[in-house]
Amino acid sequence: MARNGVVIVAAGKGTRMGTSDSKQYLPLRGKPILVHTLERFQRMPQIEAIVLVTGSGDIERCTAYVEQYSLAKVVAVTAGGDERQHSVRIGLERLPVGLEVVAVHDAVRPFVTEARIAECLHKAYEAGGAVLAVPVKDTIKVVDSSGRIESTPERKSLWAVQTPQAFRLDLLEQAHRQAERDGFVGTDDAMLVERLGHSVHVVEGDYTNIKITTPDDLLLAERLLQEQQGERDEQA
Ligand SMILES: Nc1ccn([C@@H]2O[C@H](COP(=O)(O)OP(=O)(O)OP(=O)(O)O)[C@@H](O)[C@H]2O)c(=O)n1
Ligand SMILES: C[C@](O)(CO)[C@H](O)COP(=O)(O)O
Repeated sequence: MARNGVVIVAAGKGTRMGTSDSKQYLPLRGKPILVHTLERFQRMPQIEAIVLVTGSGDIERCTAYVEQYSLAKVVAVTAGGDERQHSVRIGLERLPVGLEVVAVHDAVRPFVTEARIAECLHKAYEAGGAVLAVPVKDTIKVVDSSGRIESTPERKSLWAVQTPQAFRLDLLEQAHRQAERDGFVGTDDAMLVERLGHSVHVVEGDYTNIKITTPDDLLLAERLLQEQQGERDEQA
């Protein structure tokens, strides 16, 4: 089995959620969203180490969560950067030596399953890079600044990309270094690897692996958690 680590990015401000507290700390059935996410990775035997990247003012709070919820695989809690990409780069630098594959995961995606994470890690070990994604259901349009539709990409080739995004560690480190040299900022890590000319593969995920971004996502999140906990009770 490859030696895997994960960087959980939780240093965003949650502007679109519109809450005073950053969305990653909002409670879902009494537990912060961030903790639900961390517990998924903590439970996986394939994961050796977790690096948590948070807001500079949240380090103490997150360190307390690590203690309270016995998240023993969290090896570092560190302050992130102004952009998600910068937070990832900072997290990579805190990983322990000797890991082969790293997954980068949004703290606000608490519903990813351990099976999908494992598939993504395995594909990344085999092929260098892999991302969870789902086929797009809606028709997507390219629209100009005036609101006029410019084109309609063929839907069957479009996928909505999620996280985790997993890569051989040396490849992702190289991609971040190159992006920094070029002053390039992307919206996900795969973009940085793609621009090196290295292939990245899609691993089909689940539509339930939502990124909690706006208030309506919280309603869905409560329902999803109830269903997943119901499934776990049935399996127990
Ligand atoms: N500088 C940043 C920006 C985002 N993130 C993290 O990246 C994930 C996905 O980002 P997003 O959903 O956009 O979170 P926010 O940036 O907080 O949301 P918003 O854009 O509404 O402010 C989140 O877990 C967020 O905490 C981060 O670690 N560092
Ligand atoms: C990485 C990501 O979750 C893939 O869909 C997404 O790009 C993050 O974007 P955000 O604006 O930082 O939420």
